[in-house]
Order: sequence, then C-alpha cells, then structure tokens
Amino acid sequence: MCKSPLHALLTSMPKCEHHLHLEGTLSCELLFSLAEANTIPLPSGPEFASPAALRARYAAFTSLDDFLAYYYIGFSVLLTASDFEQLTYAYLSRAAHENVRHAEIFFDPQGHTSRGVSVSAIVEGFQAAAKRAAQEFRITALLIPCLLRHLPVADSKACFESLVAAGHFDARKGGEAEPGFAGLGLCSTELSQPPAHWAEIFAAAKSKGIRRTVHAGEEGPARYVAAALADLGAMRIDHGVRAAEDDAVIEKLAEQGVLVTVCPVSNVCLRVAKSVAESPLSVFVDKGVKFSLNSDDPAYFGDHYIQDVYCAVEEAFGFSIEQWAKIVRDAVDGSWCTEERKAVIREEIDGGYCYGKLQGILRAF
Ligand SMILES: Nc1ncnc2[nH]cnc12
Ligand SMILES: [Zn+2]
Repeated sequence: MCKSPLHALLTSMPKCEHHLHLEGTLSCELLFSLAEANTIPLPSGPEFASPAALRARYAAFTSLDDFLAYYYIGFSVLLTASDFEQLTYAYLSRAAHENVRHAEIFFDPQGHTSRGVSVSAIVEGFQAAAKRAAQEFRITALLIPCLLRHLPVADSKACFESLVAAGHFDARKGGEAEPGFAGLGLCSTELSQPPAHWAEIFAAAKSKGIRRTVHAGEEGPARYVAAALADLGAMRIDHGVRAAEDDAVIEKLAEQGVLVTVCPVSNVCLRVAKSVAESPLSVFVDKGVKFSLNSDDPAYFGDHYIQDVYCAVEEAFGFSIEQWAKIVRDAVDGSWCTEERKAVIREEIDGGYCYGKLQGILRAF
C-alpha cells in the first residue's frame, strides 16, 4: 500500500482501464494448471520448472521483445471458451474491486487462430464472463482485437477481413447487454515496424466506422506516434511515452484531444524507463495531453494491477486532488462505451461517493 495521503481517494476513484491485454492477465499458476488440463507441453528450460521460477524470469525482462517471447508461450495453454471466460472473469472481478467501472480489453486474434483457436470461442468466453461481472459488480467491458506487427501485413489484413466478415464489429453495442468489440488495435514488436505498413487496413476500418487505437511510442520513436495519427487515423495512442521527445508530436496529441493510454509500471518492467518518475506525465499535464493510467500485462509485470499503477504514479508525481479528478474524468471521456454509461460513471466521480471520500480526506489533513 502506498503512503500517500491520497491513497484512500485513489482507491475509491471510479476508474476506466483502456490498456489491458487479456492474455497479459494469465498468472504463472494458471499457465501451469491450464498446460496440464489442456495437455500442452511447456518449454524445457529451467524457467519453466515451476510457477515461481517463471515469475523470477518475468522479473528480469530486458525489452519488449524479450517479454513478447514469453507472452506468446503463455498463449499456447489457452484453448477453450471456458479458458477465456476464466481469464476474463478473474480480471474483471479484481478490476471491479479496484473500482474500475469500465474496461476495454485487448486480445490478439492472430496469436490464437494460428493455433486453431477460433475468435468465436474467445468472444463466447469473454461475453459470458463480462455479463456475469456486469451483474455482480456493475463493471462494463468491451474487447479490442489487436493486429500483430511481428507477422506479415497480409496476415493482419486477412485477420481484419475475417473479423469484419464474421460480423464481430457489427456486434458492438458498447453496453452491458451484448458486450462486443469497441474498435481495432495494433500491437506487438515496435522497432522497425513503421505504422504506415498497416495504413490500408486502418483506412478500411475507418471507412467502416470502426474506432482505431495504436501502440506507438513505447520503444519506437516519437515519429511513430505522429505516423499512427497521420497514417492510421489513430483515435487513441497506447503507451505514447516517447512522444515527449518531440514538441510537435506533443502539440498534435493535445490539439487533436487524443487520449494516450499510459502504462508507467509496464514501462519500467520492459526497461522503457528506469523508474515511474521518468514517465512524461508532467509534460502531458503541462501541455494538455489527455491520458489514462493502465496496467498493460499485470501478470507479467509483478502482478501490478491498476490500483498499484495509480499509487506508483502518485508516489512519483504527487498530483493534486484536482489533477487526479481530471485524470479520471479524461479516462471516462476517452472511453468507447455508450454516452449513457459514461454519464453514470461521471456522476459517480463528480457527484457522490468519490467526492464524499475526498471531503473526508481534506478534513483529515
Ligand atoms: N507492452 C506491449 N507492447 C506491445 N505489444 C504488447 N502486447 C502485449 N503487451 C504489449
Ligand atoms: Zn499494450
């Protein structure tokens, strides 16, 4: 638990999470138990001797690509709709207990279809869990399929076209009744993968009215963030921290009101930054760039879910109550759920519960 006087406020604040990979919530324990249940052999290296040994290896990631090698081994144990339901429900129940009210959850279709696991099995498992969590915890959730940059662009195109043909994007209701796709994403390895390669696919998505978000400026240069905006029509940027290296890119993000879904703890775990304090959040605040705070792949990054991220940011930056109120409001505004759902979450932030806590905290100090 953090020592900040704002800890109680940070805990109680209604949150939205926009940058969470479903597969990144697969704990080492669940990885081993699903490998056994699904009779999937794990690699023979010493790091696969036990969940504890694997966790120790995760603590020593040296880069995004070093992490991704283990991340995709994790995919291999996920086979059935029930596996995806278990993963989704575990995340949503934990997130709800950390006062996440709405989550937009990435997954990588190509990492599953290439192993014979269908997108409909994933969606079926996700929907079952999302509906149950909505009833039990009043949390809402949507999915965002991410195309993979380490595979040929033709593979991304085929994946996108099959998602469209299967009507997965049509099913987007943005609400609790039939939780579907919120938009299209792009992720995986970044260096030497300029966004422009995916321009045709993202133009097709735009023409179909599909929202677009792009991982850019994590390891890649600021110009990749500019290219994600200009070439892919990105409406949100995932990570985006290296945008701070170029004033013109920061100005563009601010001018266009693009939400940057920042993951400061992930950045430290993948050696993008030496500490959370290195994250350019003060630049974003000063220059009017909107951002949300997110956990990315918590099971791979020391089990730090969103509450830990909020606390780590407060410890590093000491934001004021007003600044926190703006961060959570911007997160609601940048969400892709219905306006009705946003209004409910805004009311909670501005109206009752959170504000009451805030008054209590102010009285205590
Ligand atoms: N941090 C990250 N960057 C790019 N692709 C990812 N896929 C899962 N986590 C990722
Ligand atoms: Zn990510």
